[in-house]
Amino acid sequence: MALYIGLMSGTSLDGVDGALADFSDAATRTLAAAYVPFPTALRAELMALQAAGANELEREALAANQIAIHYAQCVAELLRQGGVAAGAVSAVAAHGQTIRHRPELGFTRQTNNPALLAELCGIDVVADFRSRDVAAGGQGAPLVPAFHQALFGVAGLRRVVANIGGIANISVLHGDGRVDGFDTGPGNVLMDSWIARHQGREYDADGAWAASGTVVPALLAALLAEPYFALPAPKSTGRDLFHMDWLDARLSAFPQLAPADVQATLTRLTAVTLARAVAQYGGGADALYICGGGAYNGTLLRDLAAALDGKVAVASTEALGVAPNRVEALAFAWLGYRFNARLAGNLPAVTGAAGPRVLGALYPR
Ligand SMILES: Nc1ncnc2c1ncn2[C@@H]1O[C@H](COP(=O)(O)OP(=O)(O)OP(=O)(O)O)[C@@H](O)[C@H]1O
Ligand SMILES: CC(=O)N[C@H]1[C@@H]2OC[C@@H](O2)[C@@H](O)[C@@H]1O[C@H](C)C(=O)O
Repeated sequence: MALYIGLMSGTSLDGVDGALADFSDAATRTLAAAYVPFPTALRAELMALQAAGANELEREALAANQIAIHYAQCVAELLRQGGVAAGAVSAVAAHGQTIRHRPELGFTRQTNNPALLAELCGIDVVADFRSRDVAAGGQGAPLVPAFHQALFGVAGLRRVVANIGGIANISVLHGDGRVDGFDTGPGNVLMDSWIARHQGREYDADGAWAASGTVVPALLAALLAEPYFALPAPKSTGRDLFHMDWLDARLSAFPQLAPADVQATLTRLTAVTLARAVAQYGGGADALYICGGGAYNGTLLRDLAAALDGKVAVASTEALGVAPNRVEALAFAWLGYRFNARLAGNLPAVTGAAGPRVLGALYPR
């Protein structure tokens, strides 16, 4: 047995997804999956820590402790579900919470207290997966394309995998060993913030609110004018760029819009930017497989299929045997396994790093 736990809390800031996996015999077997939501106060603090504020050092340290405590709850739940003792698990691979992502300045910060997590769960903890890639001149993101290739890559088939979380990213698996990948732009992050502002809800379930509105072409064009979308890969982004001030600045030219029409347009923005990325890098792909929470947004999936113009079939990773909301946590479990084997976790062709690097830092149990 080669048991690893992966913990991922992404840009949506909602909570932590965990997976317990066995990587024996080069296969990936999922033994358990769990989700632990963050309390409202922690979500609000993590949102506040995305931008400069008073007394940040202390506030970040306290938030990191809270993250470790919720991560430990997720680990306990995974062990319970899997019927596995802590001593049988080789490592917990913990992503932490991205609060700043500035590879162009030479840093990316995933806050967490891995020492506390090791203390609480009694298992080796591997943390800080992105910094080494940034130190090697890379973006530090996205990291999941290497795992998508390991799990979903098939010789002779060109497949595209899109992870639609807060931010969206694609992996183009060319079928000959080559992989392209980058962040396409906002996934759910703007839609979530917009519905929170107007309806006090965390997300637009199934895209129902967006479906009640009408896309505003002039607003869509203004949003698509963002230079990030035209940048060549390697590239990555986050809440550092796509936040509500970004949206409000562009909305100021459209003061009379109905909120549902803005939601429809934001949903379309995610679909169109993804479809353009697929057309540019994944032409001739056999299929586009969706994972991440966006896989549960019916309006977004319909918009995406329409934007692809019938050229690429759209399915969820469920069709490949993996539930869409499990892929990222599994990817980090796999990165923990790679760390223990001292194998590279990054793909330099994706992140732009100078070469393959072992990713992570160990906090022994
Ligand atoms: N039933 C649903 N209908 C519509 N959207 C949904 C649904 N369930 C989840 N989502 C969307 O998915 C988001 C969470 O996705 P996910 O857990 O993949 O994000 P994340 O891991 O935080 O992000 P990232 O990949 O950017 O790190 C929610 O914030 C919401 O916008
Ligand atoms: C800096 C950071 O946390 N980036 C995340 C974020 O969420 C989606 C996208 O932006 C991707 O670049 C990355 O996460 C996934 C797991 C990755 O590294 O592949």
